[in-house]
Amino acid sequence: MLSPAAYVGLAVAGWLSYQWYWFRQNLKKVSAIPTIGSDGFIGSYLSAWKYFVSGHKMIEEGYRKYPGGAFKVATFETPSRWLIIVVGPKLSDDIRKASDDYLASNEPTIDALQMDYTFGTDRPHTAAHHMQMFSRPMTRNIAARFPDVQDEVVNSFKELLPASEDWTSYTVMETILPIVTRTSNCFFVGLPLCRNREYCLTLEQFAVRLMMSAYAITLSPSFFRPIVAALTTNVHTTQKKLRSFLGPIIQDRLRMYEDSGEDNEEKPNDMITWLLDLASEDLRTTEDVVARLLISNFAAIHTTTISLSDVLFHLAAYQEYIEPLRSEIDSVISTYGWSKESMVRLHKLDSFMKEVGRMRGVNNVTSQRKALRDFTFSNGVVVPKGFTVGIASSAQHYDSTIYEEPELFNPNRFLPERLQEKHDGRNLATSTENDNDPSSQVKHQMVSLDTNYILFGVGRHACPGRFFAVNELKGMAAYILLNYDLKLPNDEKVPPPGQHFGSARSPNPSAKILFRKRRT
Ligand code: HEM
Repeated sequence: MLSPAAYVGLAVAGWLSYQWYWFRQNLKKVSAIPTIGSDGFIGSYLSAWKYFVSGHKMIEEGYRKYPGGAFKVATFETPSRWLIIVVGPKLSDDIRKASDDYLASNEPTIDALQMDYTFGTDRPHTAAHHMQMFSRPMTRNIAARFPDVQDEVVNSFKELLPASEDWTSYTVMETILPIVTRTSNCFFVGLPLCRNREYCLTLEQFAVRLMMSAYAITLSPSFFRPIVAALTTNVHTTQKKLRSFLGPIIQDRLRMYEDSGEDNEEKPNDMITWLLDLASEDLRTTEDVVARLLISNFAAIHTTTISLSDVLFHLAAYQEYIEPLRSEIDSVISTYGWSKESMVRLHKLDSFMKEVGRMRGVNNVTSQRKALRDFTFSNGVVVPKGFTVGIASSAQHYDSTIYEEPELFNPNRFLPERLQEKHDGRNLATSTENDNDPSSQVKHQMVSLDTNYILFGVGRHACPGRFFAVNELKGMAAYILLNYDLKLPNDEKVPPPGQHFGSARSPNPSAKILFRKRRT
């Protein structure tokens, strides 16, 4: 008869043997791809921790060592425990062109965010009608709704970042987050709900809690995950709260459909209508609309907050660019007013923001895809079924064969007239032929996709919210430039460094900027 301790010992030994066997089998499938860090059984576990705290450095190392190739890192973010990272625009283009049958875009998000736990298994499928909603009615209605959103930008800043005569210090991320939530929700659900602090707080806290919960679940052994999830996630309370705010509005909207038909011109022009219009009859429910609004907010508010915060840190550090930006904004707004058309014409501001996105951004590895069957890149690298692959976006944005003096912050880098010049053997100038046609001006602006510039990803799964995000960001940055002076504490001339968690990046959440009412 064995003692209880012996049973425990046997169970642990069995579990470790299984882990070792599984590890060896997995590693064999990707052994042709070089590793940054260790590929030993214990060593890779330590490397995965290293990737978690300083993944960007490992990515830079891989990018330098394997130009035009691929490398792998051990990570907790994927079920295979490996992330394959491709280097350079050619292989990024292979990802852009790959069909969903080979490389799935939603699976890495489901894995990294532990969505089965954090959103629940009955969440709306990522490839469902809300994806069409982003690229069709939402994007088409940016111009029509821009004035409302800009009004809310003004109201939010006045209330949450009041311009005082004296320099006042603000913690940037925590100040910007509620402003972004409110203005984004002005577009998504309109007034008065977008001004309801409890509604906005529910959305903000969900995203923060979800990220923490996803990390906690990812770092736990699989048999503990349901317990960790139960202790850390808040999706059910969040949805319940959101249903209490949104339920009456959605029910009113459904009554409107019943009474006056679907083509009723009086329907409010917001995300609730756009979702209901695209939904099949059985999905026209409060639960479904709430779940899709939650996913939309999750995708929108933190990415936009990070991006605006980075822009502000750069404006505060590089004061010499403020006046030229102000004079561009004055001249465009005095001719075209506060409109989407004006935002397209703010070339200097666009180039400034695009340069910030190049040097900072929200991801170190972008456009992650999971192979649903073996996928072969144009250079012969094979990603076996079940493994995740992504683009070394942050390292690529510092590649001197693509960007001249990549370490230099050059906010004029993406100005249309500069893009006339030959760059990397390609003439990128195609956008300025017709200065009166805003659509031709967009071609090389921040929203445009390019395998050299991967802030918003590549291909058909590139960010469908980027058109709204960039217009909103420009509206907010323009408002700040016209109404505030800003500077870094101690008149620092370098933006504060950001922080990295594996494949993700954000500014330092405690970094500050001093603001005062504009004096010049
Ligand atoms: C500056 C702000 C934003 C940044 C930097 C950003 C960045 C990204 C990136 C890198 C991706 C992955 C693309 C790929 O896999 O190739 C993505 C996907 C996505 N984004 Fe954004 N995003 C932003 C704002 C928004 C907003 C405002 C919305 C919605 C209103 C949104 C909705 C989405 C959705 C739904 C996807 C998934 C697309 C798919 O899988 O087909 N994003 N975003």
